[in-house]
Amino acid sequence: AVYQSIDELPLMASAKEAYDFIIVGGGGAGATLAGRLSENPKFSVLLIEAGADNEGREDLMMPSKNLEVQADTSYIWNWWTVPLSGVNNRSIEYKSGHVLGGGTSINGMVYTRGADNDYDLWGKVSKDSKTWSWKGLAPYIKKHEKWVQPPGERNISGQYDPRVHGYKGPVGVSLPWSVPIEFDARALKNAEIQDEFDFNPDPNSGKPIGVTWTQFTIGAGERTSSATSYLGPDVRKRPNLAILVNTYAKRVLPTPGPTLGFRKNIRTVELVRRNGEGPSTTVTAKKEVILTAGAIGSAKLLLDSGIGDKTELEKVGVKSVANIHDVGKGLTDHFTASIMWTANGTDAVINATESLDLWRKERIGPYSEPTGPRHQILWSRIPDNSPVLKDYADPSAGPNSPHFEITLSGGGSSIFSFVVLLTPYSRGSVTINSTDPLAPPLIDLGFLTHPFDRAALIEGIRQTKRFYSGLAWDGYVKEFLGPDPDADPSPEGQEVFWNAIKADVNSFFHPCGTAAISPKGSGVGKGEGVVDSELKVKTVTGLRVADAAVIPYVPTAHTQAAVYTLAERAADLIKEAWK
Ligand SMILES: Cc1cc2nc3c(=O)[nH]c(=O)nc-3n(C[C@H](O)[C@H](O)[C@H](O)COP(=O)(O)OP(=O)(O)OC[C@H]3O[C@@H](n4cnc5c(N)ncnc54)[C@H](O)[C@@H]3O)c2cc1C
Repeated sequence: AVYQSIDELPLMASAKEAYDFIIVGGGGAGATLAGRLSENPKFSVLLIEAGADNEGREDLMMPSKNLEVQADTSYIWNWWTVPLSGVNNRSIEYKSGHVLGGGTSINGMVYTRGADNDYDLWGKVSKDSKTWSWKGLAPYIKKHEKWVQPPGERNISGQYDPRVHGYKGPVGVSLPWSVPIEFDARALKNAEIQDEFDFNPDPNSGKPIGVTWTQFTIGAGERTSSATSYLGPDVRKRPNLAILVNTYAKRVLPTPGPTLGFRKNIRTVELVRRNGEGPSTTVTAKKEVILTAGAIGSAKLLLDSGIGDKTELEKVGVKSVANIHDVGKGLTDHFTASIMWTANGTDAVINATESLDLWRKERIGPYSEPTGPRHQILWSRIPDNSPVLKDYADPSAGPNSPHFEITLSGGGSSIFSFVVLLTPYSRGSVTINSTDPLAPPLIDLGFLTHPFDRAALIEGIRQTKRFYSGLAWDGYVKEFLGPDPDADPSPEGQEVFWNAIKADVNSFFHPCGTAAISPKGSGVGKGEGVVDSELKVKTVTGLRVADAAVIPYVPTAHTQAAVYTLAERAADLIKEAWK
């Protein structure tokens, strides 16, 4: 059942130790884990989410509302980054889902898994390639997915590879409703005739490089989130699953009772109403607490609980519970720069009333797909002979991992591309500066602080310029509006270019790496990670982290597919451990 506040949780007194598993954070990973663990009727599961229930909210179901829900402060955390030194000390609004389903309830729905090399790197980092590798994870990559036809008449033959998809999972994935337009045909033609670029029939085969059609987590014209797919009506009826919304987990606490040697047993969670009002209360898991509050939220929760670098925490006044240096360190995210051209297309006009009617009646039409780039994506690498790869060691996980995502979006009088560096060297951090768990985290994304990232971005913009200068665009693409790194090579000209970039750089909101996975038995010092290869927090017992925080390097993709995969894998690890 779903409980709207702590006070509603039945028999609160006896509920205190009633649950085998307490999952903190009902986002991409948390909802997946709650759904999977409660499949076993012998396990009792409590899922705690700070935001509201997703049920019955049309704006969360209608794909075209993506940008609106990302701007709605009832669905996102009110987080801002610290002034970012690499982008002229701008603070960026750091969007993150604050509703059941977390990011998956409000995100752009782009469905990309990334490269096989990305997942193999998790295996190398954790020294457990059997569990954490493209091959090891293959069943879980397919397990979460339910590939479906897009709503409407679009003929998708040749626009995806049926062999690489899952058909039996809960998360609906499809190509969008709209049929290809002239812009798309020219992009394909260009990939055909330009040597540098190729068409790739499916970005999700583990080898994403090329021009690909964009797939979305949209099933039958509606957004699918971890909440709609793993916490559907039948799951909500399970007697062994309690979903507690509007409730904030302040800390995890050491739990009295038997311990494993000197290890502290962390199975208790301190809760308060989301608005911070009313008394705090505690619940204790019989088996484990699993943190899935997201890469920012889980790191913050650990730090607020005294799990992190002892010296830094004591400076803030937080008593150390476990001295693990890397908590909150290693934050990696994708930054975007946007560039534009004028073009000769004709802008399509969407009739709002008709579209709404169509979507409400049949779940088709323009409102059945996201607002924003939704045509194709060019995934590309820095050419091997580029000076950038001579000056810096290649940060990518391997030859199948693209360095760039370049969104291809046009059709009207302008062409717009996000150039996204998928393999940044720059890293940031999540820290706290208060003993109050309700205070916001300090988020430093580290964008553009490494010289590789700046050099690579120029390379990415040049590559996009080459793409749009191909013969297939003759008579269609008009003028490049920049920002253009080649417009003026003088120091003043370069300053103008960089100022334009720095004023615009934003995030794709793919934070990872703040509680990174590491080998079993490894230490707790700098660069040694936070969880072991079974996702257990080092040096304590009873506590795991199982969300984007543990992913050591941000995948060369939008991150929800990796999170679903990770959470599916984690669910089986946990089921196995307690069978
Ligand atoms: C604006 C935006 C657009 C995006 N677009 C895409 C896209 O198009 N494609 C894609 O693949 N990925 C996209 N992503 C990223 C994707 O949504 C995330 O990678 C994914 O949701 C991460 O899953 P998670 O479980 O790690 O964290 P989340 O999904 O963020 O879940 C964490 C949950 O924990 C809750 N929580 C946090 N702290 C507490 C606490 N103390 N107590 C209780 N609950 C707490 C949060 O409210 C949230 O529900 C986007 C993200 C954002 C924010």
